[in-house]
Amino acid sequence: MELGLVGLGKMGGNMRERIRRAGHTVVGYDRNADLADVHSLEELVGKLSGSRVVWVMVPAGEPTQATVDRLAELLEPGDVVVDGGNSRWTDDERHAEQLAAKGIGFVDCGVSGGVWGLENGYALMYGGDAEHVAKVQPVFDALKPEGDFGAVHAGKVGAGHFAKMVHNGIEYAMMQAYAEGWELLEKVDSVENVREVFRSWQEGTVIRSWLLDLAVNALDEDEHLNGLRGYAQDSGEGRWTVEAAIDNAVPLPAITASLFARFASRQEDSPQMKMIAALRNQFGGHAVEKK
Ligand SMILES: NC(=O)c1ccc[n+]([C@@H]2O[C@H](COP(=O)([O-])OP(=O)(O)OC[C@H]3O[C@@H](n4cnc5c(N)ncnc54)[C@H](O)[C@@H]3O)[C@@H](O)[C@H]2O)c1
Ligand SMILES: O=C(O)[C@H](O)[C@@H](O)[C@H](O)[C@H](O)COP(=O)(O)O
Repeated sequence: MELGLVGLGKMGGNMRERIRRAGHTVVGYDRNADLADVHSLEELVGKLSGSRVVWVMVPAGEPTQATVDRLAELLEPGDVVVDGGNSRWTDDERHAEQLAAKGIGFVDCGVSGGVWGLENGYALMYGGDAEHVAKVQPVFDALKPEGDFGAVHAGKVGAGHFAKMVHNGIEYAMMQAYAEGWELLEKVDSVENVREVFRSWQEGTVIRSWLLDLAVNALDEDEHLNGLRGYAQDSGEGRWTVEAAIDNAVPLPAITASLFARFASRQEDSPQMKMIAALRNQFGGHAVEKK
């Protein structure tokens, strides 16, 4: 089939290659002309024949909204837009309604696998009407990992990004757990080779996982991570997971703590710990450290 693909960065660039390897035609547009096959969304739409499918793989928020707005003007009834970026699931219903007003279908798709997806395949979680999903199916088949799992029609519009959001919440908590265990192992003198402990855990243990494999890769590159600052950004999925937990009164202590640990990583000093120190000093005369 023919696919229009908007956004050819770390994800979209490799996805274009994987879909082409499966024998499909991909016309790619990126605002960075060095990456693109065509110079505009208009040209991209013009190059696709028949009932068109356009996959959007740009950053969530304004770039995705601007792309959906323009595609709503350019596409025709019967065409389908897929949002494969990490958009907030609450944006999906709005995009579906905006496009449906023009007779254009919409599918939201959470994509996992990062830069390894070209070779390993991309895990896909999608939401939308069955008739719209069916039009995208050959692309899903090309992108998904080999084997029985790795792709799911999770439900209605928004279900794909909701599932991906929860996946990322779990990702935060799992990474935090490995990181905490690693710090404790590094702290004690009795454990002399932390990296080899991590490596040994890759086989047979209850906690083996791809994230653990990646942790070993990172330790092979820099055994004590001395070259890195302890600073972690977030792109929104963890926050949205915690917000959804509050909306639904579902307790998520591990995921919430892992999100807050990232916030703490961005502080040079901790204002709240100054207050703790000041209060301990006030009520108990406990020593404080002065600047
Ligand atoms: N990197 C990952 O591991 C990963 C995994 C799953 C999902 N995602 C999501 O996929 C999307 C893309 O991520 P990425 O890692 O490839 O980002 P990236 O920054 O590497 O690439 C984004 C590309 O989009 C282009 N772009 C931005 N605005 C545009 C616009 N208005 N029109 C056309 N092109 C535009 C940029 O020039 C860039 O090439 C994001 O929503 C991201 O959250 C990323
Ligand atoms: O499943 C995946 O492939 C990752 O989760 C992917 O989506 C990406 O690396 C996250 O966007 C990072 O999210 P944070 O920036 O919030 O850590």
